Amino acid sequence: MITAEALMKRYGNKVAVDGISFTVEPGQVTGFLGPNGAGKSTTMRMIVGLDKPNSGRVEVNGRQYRGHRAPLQEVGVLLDARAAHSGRTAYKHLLAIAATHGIGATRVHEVIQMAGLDSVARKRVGGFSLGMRQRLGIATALLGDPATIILDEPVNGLDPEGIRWVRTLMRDLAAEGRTVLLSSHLMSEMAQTADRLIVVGRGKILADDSITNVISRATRSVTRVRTRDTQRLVDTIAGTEVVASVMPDGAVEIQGMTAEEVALAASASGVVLYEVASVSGSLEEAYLALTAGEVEYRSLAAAGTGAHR
Ligand SMILES: Nc1ncnc2c1ncn2[C@@H]1O[C@H](COP(=O)(O)OP(=O)(O)OP(=O)(O)O)[C@@H](O)[C@H]1O
Repeated sequence: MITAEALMKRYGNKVAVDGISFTVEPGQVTGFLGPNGAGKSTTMRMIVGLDKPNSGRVEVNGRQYRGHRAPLQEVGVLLDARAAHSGRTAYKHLLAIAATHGIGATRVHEVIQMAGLDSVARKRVGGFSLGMRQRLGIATALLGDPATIILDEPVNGLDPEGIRWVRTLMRDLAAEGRTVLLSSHLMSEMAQTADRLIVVGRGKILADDSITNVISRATRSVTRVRTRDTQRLVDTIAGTEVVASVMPDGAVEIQGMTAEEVALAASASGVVLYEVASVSGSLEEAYLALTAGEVEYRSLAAAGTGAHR
């Protein structure tokens, strides 16, 4: 479990993390999201004692990171995949870190296999692709079999097989009761991996909730139907609380009525529906809506893109 209380970090005049409080619970994957510069990496660095907060505190399992006797066995962390020593082989790199914690070669072989690095374990890290470095970084994080795992952008540079491997691994680690905190800018991936989300913008928390609640609060769900009697359906369901829009593909999207309510109303007036679906917003839509006012580095082309359908 990770607990942050009024955590604040300033670099000169810049407030990177603005007094945030949150809890990352064991047994689930918590996604850490936010625009570039929102303060995610700074927060992760403070969790593992690489940055000192100006005020507030953050603890892992009731203790500050530095207070743990064998931190590698408490918290596994991947912050920067490029950090591994380029001149060493992957095996030597892992062995050197393992030695600092009395971890034996058997575990080193285990994590090499787990990360799919067998064929390159004796090659120098300097020649590794970004994806291979990510795998090595994840293997390093898991070396001490830690109860808490913190990964900053672990799927960056991974191929589809690697992305799926990370997703399954994170889900399995959480299912074993571990605490998993994960940042990523890939919304579709996060939607498939995380149970909960902490969304930050300009150093502040914008949302801290289950993924379902984040999506349902920040987006609108609609009922989508198809019928040959579009006009009659629209006349039937028209009301002050109901908005029906005919889409370019001929489907009708209705806000303000559930799928069941629409089906019952259509049936009562003899309108035949041949498709009825509840369509909820995507995590990407929810994320864009939540962070719309919090993006510091915005590209011109995207500036006018609305988050709502
Ligand atoms: N060592 C540092 N010195 C000065 N400013 C820093 C330092 N580290 C981070 N910052 C600033 O703090 C803010 C938060 O940065 P941080 O890297 O935590 O954001 P992030 O959410 O991880 O962003 P990204 O998604 O781009 O990785 C940014 O404005 C950044 O420029």
